Amino acid sequence: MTLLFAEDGLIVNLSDPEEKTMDRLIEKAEKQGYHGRVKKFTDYKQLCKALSKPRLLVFSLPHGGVGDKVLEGLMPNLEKGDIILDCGNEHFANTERRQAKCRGTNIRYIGCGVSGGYQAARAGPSMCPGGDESALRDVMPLLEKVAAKDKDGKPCVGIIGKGGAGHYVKMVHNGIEHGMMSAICEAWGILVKMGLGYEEIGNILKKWDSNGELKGTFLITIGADLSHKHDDKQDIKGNEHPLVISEVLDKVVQDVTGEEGTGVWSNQEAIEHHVPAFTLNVAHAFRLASAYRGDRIKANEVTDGGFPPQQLNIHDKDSFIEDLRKATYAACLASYIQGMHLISRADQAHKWDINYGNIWKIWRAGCIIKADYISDEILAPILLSSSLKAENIHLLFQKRVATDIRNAYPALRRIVSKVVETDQVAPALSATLEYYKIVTGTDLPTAFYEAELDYFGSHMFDKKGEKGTNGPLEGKFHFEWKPVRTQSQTYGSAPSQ
Ligand SMILES: NC(=O)C1=CN([C@@H]2O[C@H](COP(=O)(O)OP(=O)(O)OC[C@H]3O[C@@H](n4cnc5c(N)ncnc54)[C@H](OP(=O)(O)O)[C@@H]3O)[C@@H](O)[C@H]2O)C=CC1
Ligand SMILES: O=C(CO)[C@H](O)[C@H](O)COP(=O)(O)O
Repeated sequence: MTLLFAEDGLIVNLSDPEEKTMDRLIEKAEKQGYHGRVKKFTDYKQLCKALSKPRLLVFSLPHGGVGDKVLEGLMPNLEKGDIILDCGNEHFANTERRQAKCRGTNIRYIGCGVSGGYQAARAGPSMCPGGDESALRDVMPLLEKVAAKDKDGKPCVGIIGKGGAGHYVKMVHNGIEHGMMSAICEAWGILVKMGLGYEEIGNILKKWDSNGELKGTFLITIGADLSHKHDDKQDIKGNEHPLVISEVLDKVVQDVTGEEGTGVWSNQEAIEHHVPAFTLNVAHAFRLASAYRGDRIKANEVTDGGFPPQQLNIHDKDSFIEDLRKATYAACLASYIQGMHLISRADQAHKWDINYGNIWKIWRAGCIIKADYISDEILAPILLSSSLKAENIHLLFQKRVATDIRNAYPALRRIVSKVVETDQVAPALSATLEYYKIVTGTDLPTAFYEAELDYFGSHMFDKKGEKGTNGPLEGKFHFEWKPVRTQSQTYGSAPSQ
């Protein structure tokens, strides 16, 4: 981002604990022609003195304590009107705590999620700012300049809402990202078990990316690209120029190492706000299980080899692959439905006054969940509608979304049955099938669950056919399923003293 700001004509005063990191960056800036635009500072006082007023300080830090420490170090050197633009993946509650702390000295703290990875950070990321309205208005011209641009040349940035809304929406972006990544890697695993080569799979992904419901999906675009990349070194077996993907080990660890937090937080938030986020929850559990590779190896030994996916012998490969494409889309769509559901619930609870049209803008390009078809066909008509209200945003209730679910559902079911039959690994695809069944179902086995709850806990239930039983309200009936018995009636005799 330093180089991006320098490219756009800004003078960047840099501060990093590693002087070598700053030196390397300055060298890069010089090589790229931004002569004298990047300067290093090892001392906050000098750094703040050198900045023009009102000062703009951009954070790109690990979440949690580091941000607190940096803020504490900076605050004595800041003045009324200065702005902090926190571009890390910070927890929204930390953002709001810091906003409250800064308010006392009239320093303005913006929580601004940034997406697109390190390549987008250099070329222009998608940016998701929230917080103080005056500060946001002050920084918007700069953000519009540096942000990614969509296919119409519009910047992928917009004011999201009050308080921690920007960081919250970015957190949910990552939750959706995890649901989509899970579905896509599961589809990849199934294609591998069909006996297709990595590069053949890359070609299939390229087709998915060019047409239909997965058209212009960033994670499919990069999936197609990475499938063809060769290493210039030998692999462990001595093969020359192996495909890099053939060497990658099967573990995703950043939730466990604590390096990133968004996956954990978005699922905690879904539970906190009572949002059934099947695809996101299961995608997260899949990542967690994958992280502990050592445990998996041990359990594999204990279970005499575990339950490895069988080779798939598919007669009509083309129609199976088409089913797989639709199933993958169904899970990507479910991830969006669940993520948007969560945002609207949190928006109502926190009164953030979220601008949903701006979420559409921010997710249109430059970010990891960019998906052209979903953006153009699903989100635009809903999120850009002038009559939109937070309490009405549930994509699942939209006819346009329902049509796509109906179209994809049979393919999803066929894929999941094959998955079950042959032990393929497809947690997000399977959970998505359950999600669609359950959230559209009106005769669930939870009737029996409810009866058991009332049997042992007198938790009450409602009766079929009664009026006003649709909401999450406690039931009005209790049935005495079994009379309460004394200890001696239960165990024969009272215990001796
Ligand atoms: N990587 C990505 O694709 C994306 C990352 N993000 C978010 O952006 C933020 C930065 O990510 P990323 O660049 O990948 O992370 P890194 O860990 O690579 O960078 C973090 C930076 O913070 C510095 N730092 C660490 N501790 C301190 C401290 N006590 N005081 C001052 N600076 C400190 C590090 O310095 P040094 O290492 O030199 O000691 C480093 O320059 C994170 O919040 C991340 O979640 C958001 C979107 C995409
Ligand atoms: O925020 C991001 C993308 O949007 C970052 O790339 C982040 O590092 C991804 O990590 P995680 O999978 O843990 O969210």
